[in-house]
Amino acid sequence: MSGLTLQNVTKEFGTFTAVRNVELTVPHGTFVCLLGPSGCGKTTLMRMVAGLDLPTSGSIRLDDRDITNVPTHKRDLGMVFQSLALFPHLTVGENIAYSLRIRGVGKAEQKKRVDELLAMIHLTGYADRPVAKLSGGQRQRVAIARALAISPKLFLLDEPLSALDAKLREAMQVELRQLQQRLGITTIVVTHDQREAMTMADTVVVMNGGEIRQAAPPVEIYRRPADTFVADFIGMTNLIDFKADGAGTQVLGASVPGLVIPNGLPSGIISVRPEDVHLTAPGNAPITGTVTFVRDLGGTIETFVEAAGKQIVAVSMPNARPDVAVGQSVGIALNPDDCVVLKA
Ligand SMILES: Nc1ncnc2c1ncn2[C@@H]1O[C@H](COP(=O)(O)OP(=O)(O)OP(=O)(O)O)[C@@H](O)[C@H]1O
Repeated sequence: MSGLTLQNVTKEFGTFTAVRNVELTVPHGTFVCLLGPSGCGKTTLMRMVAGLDLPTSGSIRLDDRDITNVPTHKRDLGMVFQSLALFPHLTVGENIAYSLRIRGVGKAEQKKRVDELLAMIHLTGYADRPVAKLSGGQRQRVAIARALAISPKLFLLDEPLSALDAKLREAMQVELRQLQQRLGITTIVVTHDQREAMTMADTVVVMNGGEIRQAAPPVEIYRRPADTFVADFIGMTNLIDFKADGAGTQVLGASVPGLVIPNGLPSGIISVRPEDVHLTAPGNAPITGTVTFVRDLGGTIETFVEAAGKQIVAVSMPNARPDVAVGQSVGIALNPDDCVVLKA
C-alpha cells in the first residue's frame, strides 16, 4: 500500500527503551500528528522516519520500499526541524532554491519553482529579501517552502510552530493544514500541543512511555479515548470509579440507569467530559452533590461539585444550568452514551 508503514519499531538507548514496538500506517496524502508529554518518544520516532536514527529493531517502508537503513538524503523527504534553521546569510529565494541548486536544477527552473512556492506561502515578491528581515511567521513559512521545493514524498515537521506566539501559531496551524490538503502530501508533525494536533490531523497518534496508546481521528480520540491516559491527556475529563453487580452500576454513590458495563467488568473507571455532566435541581437526578467552586468564563461556566467524596467538573452554557452558588446542593445527570467505560 502507498504511504508510510512502521512495523514493530523499537529504539533502545543502552538499557533505556525510548520507543517500543510501534505499529503505524500513514496512508498516502494523510496528515498525522504525534502527540504526547515530554519524553514520550515522539522525536525519537520521527528521527527514525527521517533516517537520523536507526531503529534497534523493526522496519520502516515508504511506498513499498524498505527505507529502514536508507540514508536521509535518499528517502525523498522534506523536513522542518527546529535544528534546521534557515541560512541567515541567504535571501528568501536562495533559501528556498537551496536543495534545487545542489541537485543541479537549472537557474530558470529554480526561479519558476521559487515563485510557485512563494505564491503558495503568501510571500510573492519576497524572493530577494534577506531572511533576517522576516517576522517569525514568515520565516517559518519559508522553512516550509524550502522543505517542499523538491516535491518530497513525505513531509516531516518537528514542533514547527512552537516558537511562535499563540495567535500566529493558531493561524499557521490552519495554513499548514490547508497547504497539506492542497498538495495532498503525506505529512507527519510532532507536537505536544493537543489543540494543534486536533486542528491539523487526520489521525492523532497519542504516545506515552515510548508506546502508542491510541491512533485515531481527533473526534474519536476525544469522544472514545482508549484508556485513562488518553482520556486525561486530551482535554478535560472526569475519571470516576464505578462498581457493577446484578443490582446495577454504582457511580458516585448512586445507580445510573441504562449504564451497561461491557465484558462483565465488576469495577473500573468511567470517563465523562465536563460538557456531558448535566446539573439539575437536587432530587431531579440520581446523583446529588455540593457545589464547591464556580468559574464563570462568560461564554461557559465551570461548576465544581463534590459528590460521594469526589470532585467533578461540569461545563455548561450560562442558560443551561440551575443558578447555584457555592455550598448549595445540585443534582448530577449523566447520559450513559456519554460515559466511556475504561479499565482502572
Ligand atoms: N540519544 C539519546 N540517548 C539517550 N537517551 C535518549 C536519546 N535521545 C532521546 N533519549 C531519551 O528518550 C526519551 C524520548 O525522547 P524524545 O526526544 O523522543 O521525547 P519527546 O517525546 O520528543 O519529548 P519532547 O517533547 O520533550 O521533545 C527521553 O527519555 C530521552 O531522554
